[in-house]
Order: sequence, then C-alpha cells, then structure tokens
Amino acid sequence: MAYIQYRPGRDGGHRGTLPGPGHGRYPERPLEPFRGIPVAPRGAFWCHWHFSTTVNRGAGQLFPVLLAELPFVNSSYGDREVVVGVALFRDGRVLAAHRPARAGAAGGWEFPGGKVEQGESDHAAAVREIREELGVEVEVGAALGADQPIGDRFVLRVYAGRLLAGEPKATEHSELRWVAAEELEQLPWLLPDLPFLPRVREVILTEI
Ligand SMILES: Nc1nc2c([nH]c(=O)n2[C@H]2C[C@H](O)[C@@H](COP(=O)(O)OP(=O)(O)OP(=O)(O)O)O2)c(=O)[nH]1
Repeated sequence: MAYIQYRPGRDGGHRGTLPGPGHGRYPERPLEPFRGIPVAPRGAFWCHWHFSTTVNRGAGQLFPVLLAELPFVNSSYGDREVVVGVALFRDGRVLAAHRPARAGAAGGWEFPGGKVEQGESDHAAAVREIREELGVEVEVGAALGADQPIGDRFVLRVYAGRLLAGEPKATEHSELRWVAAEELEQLPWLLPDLPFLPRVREVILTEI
C-alpha cells in the first residue's frame, strides 16, 4: 500500500513524500489525503523520496536528487530552531568541514551551514551561511532525510547542494575535505549528522 503525506509548504506550495522502509516515522500531527492516496497511519514508516507540486525555480539544472526545489521536510520537532547543513556534491565526493572543539561544544566533521534566522527560508539561510563560511555561491536542492535533534533546542536539516561559483575556503572550520563514498563513514562526524550519511553515500554513488 502506498501512502502519501501531504501538507502545505512554507512558501505556499505543497509537499509530499512517499513512504519506504527504515527512514523514520510519521509525526504526530494531522495529515491530509492527497489526490485520493490515503494518508499514512501515524507511526508508519516513511522515506525521503520527495516530490513537489510547485514549479521548480532555478533548480532544474541540478542532478535528480536536487529536482525538488523546496522539498517537504518531515519533522516532528516543529517548535525547534533549525540548523541547515549543506551536502555539497562534486565529482563523486561530498564536502565535509571540520568544526574545531570550543568551550562546551564537541568538535567533529559536519556539513557547512548554520542557524536559520527568523523569517528566513531554509534555502536563503543555507546560501547565506555557505557564502559566509566558505566564500562560494551554491545552489541548494532537496533535503536528504528527516530532521535530527541537536540537543533540546535545535534540529539539523541537511540539504543537497552544488557549487555555482568559487572554490571553498575554510574561514570558520579547521579543515575542509572532499570525501568519497568509501571514506564517508570513517570520519568522526557530529552525532546529529550520522543519519544523513547513508543518503549522502547513495547520492554520491548513483546521482552524480
Ligand atoms: N552547520 C552545522 N551545524 C551542525 C551540524 N551538525 C550539528 O550538530 N551542528 C550543530 C553545531 C552547532 O551547535 C549548531 C550550529 O551552529 P552554528 O554555530 O554553525 O550556527 P551559526 O553559524 O548560525 O552560528 P551563531 O551565529 O549562532 O554562532 O549545530 C552540521 O552538519 N552543520
């Protein structure tokens, strides 16, 4: 049985996702049926196969994973602030950035990005943060999985992206590394990033 989860997107479009095994569970919020396809029962598994009923604006040049311009994001952490990370793909690799340990915060590998400001869209925040942190222009596409909690105030949302202009330089990170699929899971990532790695690996292997 195929289920679809469907609700209005932040930009006025509508987002949906079809379920698949092993990626998460539907949140505890009311869901609406979409074009006759039944709504998933609460607790049903979902996967991150995205589609968008809105017209892609500017994302049409991207590889298939990025075609959903502002995808539905499955989150049961609606009251939390969002940190966006961008998985930048190039030539069969993804860009990982090393966050140095600071007082009270562990260091580790992460996807460059940062906090979404009030009134800002995820995509705008992602583009701004990448410009600030890496000095490059990027195109941002689909989310690569469900939101992951960071402590008790934030969630991490990771989007696929690709470089449009410039070569990334570390201004806030201690190191940048273009990582191949086989190296991906060997790096000591920040814990909230780990659930995104299987999808990142899949994109590297199948969609670039
Ligand atoms: N950017 C980013 N942050 C992550 C990832 N994984 C993860 O746990 N985090 C955590 C680390 C930080 O506690 C928090 C992001 O904060 P940040 O310091 O990058 O945000 P920001 O650039 O807006 O910084 P600030 O102005 O608030 O200091 O999210 C990730 O993949 N990317």
